[in-house]
Amino acid sequence: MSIEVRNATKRFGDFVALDDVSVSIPTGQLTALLGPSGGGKSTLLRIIAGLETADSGSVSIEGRDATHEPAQKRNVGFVFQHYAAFKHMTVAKNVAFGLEIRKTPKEEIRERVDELLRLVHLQQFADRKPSQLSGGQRQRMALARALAVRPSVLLLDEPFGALDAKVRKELRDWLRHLHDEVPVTTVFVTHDQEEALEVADEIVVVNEGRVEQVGSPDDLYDAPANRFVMGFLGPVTELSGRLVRPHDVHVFTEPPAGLASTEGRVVRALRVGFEVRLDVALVGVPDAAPTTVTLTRAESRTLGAEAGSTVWLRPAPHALTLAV
Ligand SMILES: Nc1ncnc2c1ncn2[C@@H]1O[C@H](COP(=O)(O)OP(=O)(O)OP(=O)(O)O)[C@@H](O)[C@H]1O
Repeated sequence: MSIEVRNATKRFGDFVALDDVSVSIPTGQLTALLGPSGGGKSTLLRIIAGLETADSGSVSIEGRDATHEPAQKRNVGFVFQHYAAFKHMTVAKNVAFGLEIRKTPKEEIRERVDELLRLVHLQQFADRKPSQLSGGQRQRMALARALAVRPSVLLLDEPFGALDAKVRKELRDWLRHLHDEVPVTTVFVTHDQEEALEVADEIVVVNEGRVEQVGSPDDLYDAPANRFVMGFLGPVTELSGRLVRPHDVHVFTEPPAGLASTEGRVVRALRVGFEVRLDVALVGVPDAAPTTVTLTRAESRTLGAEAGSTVWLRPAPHALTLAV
């Protein structure tokens, strides 16, 4: 394990931001700290970085007790959502900065900066100023700068959070490729479940100062430890006292023979891109929120259900369900 946090507790006044948190971050992997806003992800990351001190507990990095080490001794690279570049320096100079203050020989700096700019696809922008880059390019420069000094751990706090959806998605793919090429142990904070599922080898779900579950994207999606994790990793709906994913609900226009099902009436049929979403008010539970079902457009056409139709619902065979 590259990073071990043991029993970390952090309070801000009366507020408990982290409550006895223990996590192990494996070497060479991309680990996401995922959870809702205010859950404690950044606090945990900052404690690993040494930018914040836990009230109790310990942090070890690569087998070394780092609990009382200052940030600059921990050999970690850090990238924030809003990256503070040196505005008056060129992109190449920004990337070289950490090497220059370490008095690295000039030739070595030149080679390393070239290599990094190639890695982050910014070679042609080496002589520009940061203000002449797009937001996405600036974050790539920030990553190159953080990697320059060969950190043993790279910590990213919502690195793409300030960018628009399309650029975010591009940078996600790019980060995954970069990590495959340079497999430095990386921990990144995100509140975006899709980002975590797409990019991470391992996900630590953090909520209300506690770790809810740790696992691979598949583990978490297929076997969520509780309702919170299930609901956070994707849409869920309620059917007969159980939580189920909307695409895991089967819809029939007649009661399915020999199978238990719940009758309802479609109150809304909405096309959302390639999907059709049906909201179904169940018979006998008038005050409950409608059950949501998602179908492909082809399934929806075959079924022929529309607003006002009577339908019967049941969880698909092998669907994951959890008691409400
Ligand atoms: N320096 C501070 N002083 C007081 N409270 C703080 C401080 N830093 C964080 N908190 C509180 O601790 C809680 C956890 O914050 P943290 O930034 O770790 O959450 P997060 O999961 O990273 O959320 P976000 O995604 O919004 O950044 C929040 O309620 C926050 O208001």
